[in-house]
Amino acid sequence: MKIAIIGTGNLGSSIAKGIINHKLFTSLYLSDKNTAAVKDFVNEDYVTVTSDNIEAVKASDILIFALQPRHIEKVLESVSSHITNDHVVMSVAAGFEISKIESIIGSDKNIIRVMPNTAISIRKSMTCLAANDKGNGKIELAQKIFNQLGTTLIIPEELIQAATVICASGIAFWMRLVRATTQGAIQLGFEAEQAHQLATQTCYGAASLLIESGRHPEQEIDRVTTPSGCTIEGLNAMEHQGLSSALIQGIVASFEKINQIKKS
Ligand SMILES: NC(=O)C1=CN([C@@H]2O[C@H](COP(=O)(O)OP(=O)(O)OC[C@H]3O[C@@H](n4cnc5c(N)ncnc54)[C@H](OP(=O)(O)O)[C@@H]3O)[C@@H](O)[C@H]2O)C=CC1
Ligand SMILES: O=C(O)[C@@H]1CCC=N1
Repeated sequence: MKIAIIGTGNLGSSIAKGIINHKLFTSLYLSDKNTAAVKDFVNEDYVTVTSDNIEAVKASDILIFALQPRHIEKVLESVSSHITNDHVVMSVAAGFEISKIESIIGSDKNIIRVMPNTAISIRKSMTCLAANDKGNGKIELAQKIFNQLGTTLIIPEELIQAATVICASGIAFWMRLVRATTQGAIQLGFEAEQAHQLATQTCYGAASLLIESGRHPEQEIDRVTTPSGCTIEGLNAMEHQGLSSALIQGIVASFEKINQIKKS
């Protein structure tokens, strides 16, 4: 697979790291205005770091555009005449719809919207994918790549905005919950480093329990909450402060914002 990543900032460099670590390519072009974030990859076999987007497009079959929504339009315009029907064009740009991409590079092209998260760098991304009707089975190719970098789900494009909030922004939401737990643990007497370890490993254990058992969170909560015990006391105090409500409101606020980005 000849892959190009155009835009190697936070997400593009995370994808590059995952792809390189898993040797998922026969050639990999990393193209950015400023290649500082990927300078460590220059000595990798079959990796080319460049500032020439057109060179990257011409040398590759699979193009992953990892650009900010405010930059992607111009970049697509500048490489459009070099994109052929054999290319598979993937975009991770939040709020940038397939119809917009089609209007720039043509509706006869294979276009896939990909919504990973930064855990892709350690091959633990939850990645959602949606294709245009010219996808021609290429979505399976995209799924094959991103399955090596975590877990994937093919969804209708209408749900990509919601997936962005839950999975991509979701990394930040979960980080804040872990940080708050760490702060609580320090207040209870742990050193910061120990507090961080307790919080992250417990978070990892909770997620693993759900993934491996397939059980509902409330079933797991029932197994922890001793009647009149400390767990239910803590849970109820959190809910009196609006824990679930705050999370749901945050998710909805994030969704409203991404829909504004989509319109702008
Ligand atoms: N960060 C995340 O967790 C996620 C992000 N996304 C989406 O992914 C996209 C990228 O996000 P993120 O990686 O955070 O953004 P970054 O700004 O970190 O990365 C974008 C990169 O593209 C570069 N760039 C800008 N213009 C050009 C150009 N003409 N040619 C080549 N490179 C260029 C930027 O350079 P410079 O900085 O010099 O402008 C920057 O290095 C966004 O659309 C975002 O919505 C989706 C899911 C998760
Ligand atoms: O914050 C953002 O807008 C982008 C999209 C999801 C993650 N980062």
